[in-house]
Amino acid sequence: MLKFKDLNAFYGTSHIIHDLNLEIREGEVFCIMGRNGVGKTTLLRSLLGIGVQTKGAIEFEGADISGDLTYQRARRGIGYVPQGREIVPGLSVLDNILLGCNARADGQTSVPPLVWTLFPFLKDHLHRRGTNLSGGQQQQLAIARALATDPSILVLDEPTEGIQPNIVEHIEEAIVSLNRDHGLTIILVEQKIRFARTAAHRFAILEKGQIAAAGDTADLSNELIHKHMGL
Ligand SMILES: Nc1ncnc2c1ncn2[C@@H]1O[C@H](COP(=O)(O)OP(=O)(O)OP(=O)(O)O)[C@@H](O)[C@H]1O
Repeated sequence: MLKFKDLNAFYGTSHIIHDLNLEIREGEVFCIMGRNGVGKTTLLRSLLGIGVQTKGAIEFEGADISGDLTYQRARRGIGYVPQGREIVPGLSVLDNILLGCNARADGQTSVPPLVWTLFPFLKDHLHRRGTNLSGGQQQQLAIARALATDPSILVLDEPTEGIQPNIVEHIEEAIVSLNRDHGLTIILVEQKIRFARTAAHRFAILEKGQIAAAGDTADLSNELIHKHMGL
């Protein structure tokens, strides 16, 4: 479904991702792991075409999208939940979700029912400012906004980082359900080993912008985690 081929990524002269090759298969949850600063977010930003220069190919459903603008990648079906959520200040909850609808290729402007199924509480807050929600609710709103683009792949960057514990469980359940019950392919940057093991089918651990280890989640041993993540 998605292939990174000899991907290199740069911020100006800083070379962050080095000759990375990786394939994400349709229907799986793929977890990207690694210590702070190894390039996990940069890899996601390369996929979305946000603020990073790349060399090499990014093939999505057979087409090289590495020259596409971000909105074109969204229209192709790549949904993104960025680190820090990036809820638009000043916009209501509903308008934040509608931003996602506007990115759809099919011109549909209605919110997919799945959004309300997964996060029914949002209906009670539609006209509040998105940034007035709690951190955990904002994260759910960010996932809702990405789902409103009707993605075929959902990309989440540390979705439960800094979220209050009672909401973490809801978010984790929603992510698992999106894959298990709705067949969505998911790329997850995740530092929490427990959730990575629960949710992911396969994983890759990055070190210095390269893949240091990869495989089925069943092979994600404590030794590998200790060696490459220092945990
Ligand atoms: N906009 C930027 N300009 C220059 N360098 C950057 C920029 N964003 C990130 N970097 C650098 O790129 C490297 C990789 O950062 P990145 O955020 O991709 O790592 P990460 O693995 O996602 O880390 P974390 O777990 O802390 O989010 C780091 O050295 C970081 O300082």
